[in-house]
Amino acid sequence: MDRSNKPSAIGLGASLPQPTLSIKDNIIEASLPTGQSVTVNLYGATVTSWKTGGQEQLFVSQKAHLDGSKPIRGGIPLVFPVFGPPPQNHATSPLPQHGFARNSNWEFLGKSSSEAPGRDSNQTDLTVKLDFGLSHSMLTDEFRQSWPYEFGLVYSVTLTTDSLETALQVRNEGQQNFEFQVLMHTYLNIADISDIRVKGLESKTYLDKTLRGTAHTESSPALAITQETDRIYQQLDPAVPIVVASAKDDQPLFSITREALTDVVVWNPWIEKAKGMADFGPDEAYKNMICVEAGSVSGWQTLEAGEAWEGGQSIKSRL
Ligand SMILES: O=P(O)(O)OC[C@H]1O[C@H](O)[C@H](O)[C@@H](O)[C@@H]1O
Repeated sequence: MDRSNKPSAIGLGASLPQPTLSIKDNIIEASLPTGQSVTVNLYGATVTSWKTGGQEQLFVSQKAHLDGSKPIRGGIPLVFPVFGPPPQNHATSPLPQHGFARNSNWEFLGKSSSEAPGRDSNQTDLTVKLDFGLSHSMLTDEFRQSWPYEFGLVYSVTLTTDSLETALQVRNEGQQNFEFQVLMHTYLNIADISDIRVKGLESKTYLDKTLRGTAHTESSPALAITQETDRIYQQLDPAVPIVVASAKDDQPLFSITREALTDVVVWNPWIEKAKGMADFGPDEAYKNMICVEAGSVSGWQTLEAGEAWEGGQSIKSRL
């Protein structure tokens, strides 16, 4: 591939190798000519693999159910329209934990490719975007009755040479306002939990779900995970990256920026909780994952009839 010239829209464009797409059963996989790939399961529109530099960047439990019988334990399950156990006396009360998006069958809306400026200004990088849709009419009868709002979701998964972007558009297609929460429950693949630090949280308020949801202020500029951790960090500036860095050399392994998502959940179940989850395995695999979950979960987004909302994250990997 000649990358020395910036291709004109038509001229060189035709000669550039194009992203490839494979669709098998309910699994969509796209690859870039430069080797990166992404896999999405239509069940939950769950991203189940992101490979770059020949390495898997996302953690998926070896015991994860991939047959649509249970939300997928790993990758990027999408949480909508409620985070955690639904509150009492709320429109989401009849729904299961984390809502219905991660356990519904989505449709594949199509692929689009584009050229973006490369890391080197003389280069052009290809990106591939996969779009997925879910609407009220596609839900199971049970979910439709539990949350009777006319909504439309478009979830876009974009693979670039050095990042994975996930973005959600929520549309209110009905006559009544509705409230929602949203979260991209990203399981990052790491070699050893004792070797990572989470940066970008210092001085931020968090609710500690392991301490009955009490509020605390983060004192550490580089958070080490040494026990069960389940915290909702709030009121973050989405443009400031949350960085998962190596404790050894301080080099970033992942860097996550967000749009319109001001909360970040940091979760690791640790050994006892890992053992207690039937779909988590092996037990010791809690050492190989850290969830850094970009979301809007502290309060509720209200969407008026006919309105739309959009939010997303961009994850850059060291590789
Ligand atoms: O077991 P799940 O329903 O997938 O939830 C897994 C985890 O999700 C989030 O990170 C929550 O903060 C945790 O409290 C929860 O345990």
